[in-house]
Amino acid sequence: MSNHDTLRVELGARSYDILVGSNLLADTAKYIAPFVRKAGVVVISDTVVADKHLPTVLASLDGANIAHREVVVPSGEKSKSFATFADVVEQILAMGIERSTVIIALGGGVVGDLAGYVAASLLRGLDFVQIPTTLLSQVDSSVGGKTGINSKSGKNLVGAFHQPRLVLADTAVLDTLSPREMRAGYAEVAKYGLIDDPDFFAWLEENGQAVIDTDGPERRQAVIKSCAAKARIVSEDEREGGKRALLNLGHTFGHAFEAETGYGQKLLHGEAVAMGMVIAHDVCGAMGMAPAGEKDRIVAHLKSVGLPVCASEVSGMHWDIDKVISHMSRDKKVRDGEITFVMTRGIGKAFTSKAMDVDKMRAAITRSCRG
Ligand SMILES: NC(=O)c1ccc[n+]([C@@H]2O[C@H](COP(=O)([O-])OP(=O)(O)OC[C@H]3O[C@@H](n4cnc5c(N)ncnc54)[C@H](O)[C@@H]3O)[C@@H](O)[C@H]2O)c1
Ligand SMILES: O=C(O)C(=O)C[C@@H](O)[C@H](O)[C@H](O)COP(=O)(O)O
Ligand SMILES: [Zn+2]
Repeated sequence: MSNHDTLRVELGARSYDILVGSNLLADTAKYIAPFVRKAGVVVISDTVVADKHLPTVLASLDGANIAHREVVVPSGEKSKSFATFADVVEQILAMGIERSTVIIALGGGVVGDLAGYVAASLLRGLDFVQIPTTLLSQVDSSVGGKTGINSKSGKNLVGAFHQPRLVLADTAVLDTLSPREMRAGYAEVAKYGLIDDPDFFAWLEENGQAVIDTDGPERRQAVIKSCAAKARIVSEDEREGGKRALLNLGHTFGHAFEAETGYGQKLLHGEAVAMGMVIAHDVCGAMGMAPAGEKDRIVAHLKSVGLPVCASEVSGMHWDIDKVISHMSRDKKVRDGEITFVMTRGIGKAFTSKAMDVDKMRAAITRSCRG
């Protein structure tokens, strides 16, 4: 019997599998073999992940005689930068690669986004495989082909759509992840319930803590459910012409908070998303779209697993509301000068609209920032 579940992202010629299971890393070579040629692979990882999990991957590649080279970047969001991108690209070109060289992203969303963009750019496009090692990357960033880096002007403003050939999600590697990073990733899990699956949100209210705590059936089910939801949306709308924007629930606000904090340890992406999702429900409640009380239910659940729900919880920040709002104007969902917001009629009822009440939005952002 197989030790993993397989999901499919249907994208015609660019379709690929997502494998979800426990202890898959030791068999990396077996899973990637169909995509690898004589030129071998370049594994891109970060310092923390390289220390904990790279030896397992390399032992598997050695066992199968797959030629490999490695590039290790500093851990953390700051590696999604022009400087690190240039450094990685130059290192790989100096190794001598060809178009059949495969890039392997071994790490969280930072490594996945960076390595994916490196793969999209080198020799105008190399195949790549995602081996996500954080909860966030297993449920979200490794799937769907959004790759890229941050700019001084904002989050993920430089990048490309480049789909991986395979996603290998080994839930056992999450046992070495810090509790704070697990919780941050959990925000993106909760997001799928809030977008269009109220039953999943209710299930998470019962099982969310188990998802975070143990490599057991609840964690596996949450990863599978999340990947299935993302795969379905990406298959319908690969390049965010419409429905895919729903995956941005909470992100217009969250990305503005991240930009204001300077992309450090002060505020993690998933934490910013948690705060942003609360603002979305707050403002839609104030606009009379979402039932009163739904925001409180979301806040209660996010708090129960230890996530921050207000920007005022970010230590050492005195938020300038005008600056937060000005970051939002660079959102990639701006069309003809107007932002398309992900709004909601309640849990599991997200939709996109430009009809935002800007005064109520400002009030909701202020409530979040001032506590
Ligand atoms: N492309 C997309 O669709 C998409 C979706 C969601 C988020 N993102 C991006 O993902 C990034 C956040 O990703 P993240 O939360 O995975 O952060 P991350 O990649 O920075 O990883 C978090 C931290 O955990 C460490 N780590 C990773 N795996 C570990 C493991 N198994 N054991 C111990 N430590 C481990 C890393 O070194 C890092 O310090 C953001 O830049 C966000 O914009 C992209
Ligand atoms: O895959 C998507 O589409 C998403 O929006 C997923 C988000 O969780 C993710 O943070 C993404 O990188 C944000 O996309 P962006 O286009 O707003 O940068
Ligand atoms: Zn996100």
